[in-house]
Amino acid sequence: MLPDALDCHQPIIQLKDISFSYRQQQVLEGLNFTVKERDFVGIVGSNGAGKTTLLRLIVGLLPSAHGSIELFGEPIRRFRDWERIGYVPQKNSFNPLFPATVREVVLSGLYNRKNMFRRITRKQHQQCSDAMEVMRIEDIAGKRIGELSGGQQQRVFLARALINRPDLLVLDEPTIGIDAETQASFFELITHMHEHHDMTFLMVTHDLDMVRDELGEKPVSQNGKIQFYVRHSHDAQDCVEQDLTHSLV
Ligand SMILES: Nc1ncnc2c1ncn2[C@@H]1O[C@H](COP(=O)(O)OP(=O)(O)OP(=O)(O)O)[C@@H](O)[C@H]1O
Repeated sequence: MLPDALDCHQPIIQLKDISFSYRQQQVLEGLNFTVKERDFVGIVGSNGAGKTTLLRLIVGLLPSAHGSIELFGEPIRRFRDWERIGYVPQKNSFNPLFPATVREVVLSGLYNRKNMFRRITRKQHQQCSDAMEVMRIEDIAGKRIGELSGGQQQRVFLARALINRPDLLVLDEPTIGIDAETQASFFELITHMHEHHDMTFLMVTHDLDMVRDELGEKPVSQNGKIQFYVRHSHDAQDCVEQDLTHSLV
């Protein structure tokens, strides 16, 4: 790993002195944390510690907190590039009668605050196929989402979050309610994505064993009941490659 001064990785999320309350209940207080490019961050903490609240603040689903949040170097109130962030919320589950197919659910990831009613282009259909291929769900593309197992549904939600090819993937308890074997293959899949695609991961989980195995024994930071575990990709090779690319253009 590189010393900070030589590290070429840019901050993706910067949280400075974040506090947040729901009415009278203070949930977060004085939280500071930075996520850099290609980090894999695991957030762990007891029930009600404020983990989901923190993710919802970061993806812009809660009104601003006290303190400062910057995304890709921009204050969150000015940030518009939401396609750069994929978000898989907690406990996604569909009624078995819900009429959408897997493909339709994945395609719905294209719609955001900007392009609600646009037609889907050929390129976007290709992006959909690519996301389904990464998540290995092409063979169930025509199935109704409600008919799938919990593990299959989770893959669909991940594909939905991946369709815009985000730089940052935010996952809230992605394996809750999934059996141990499916959980293991799910973690293998996202670890593979972290290693082979240029992505940054921020994941809330209760799976402390997985966190310790994948991200290290000890948290790098703690705020109240929330702990942050990190695997950096801040290796010298990344920075050398970036340097070479810059000197070639
Ligand atoms: N919309 C809301 N309105 C009021 N209080 C809320 C709201 N959402 C969460 N809370 C409260 O804020 C606290 C933190 O909730 P949050 O969901 O962020 O915790 P968490 O760490 O993700 O918990 P869990 O591990 O159980 O998912 C809890 O006490 C919760 O009851």
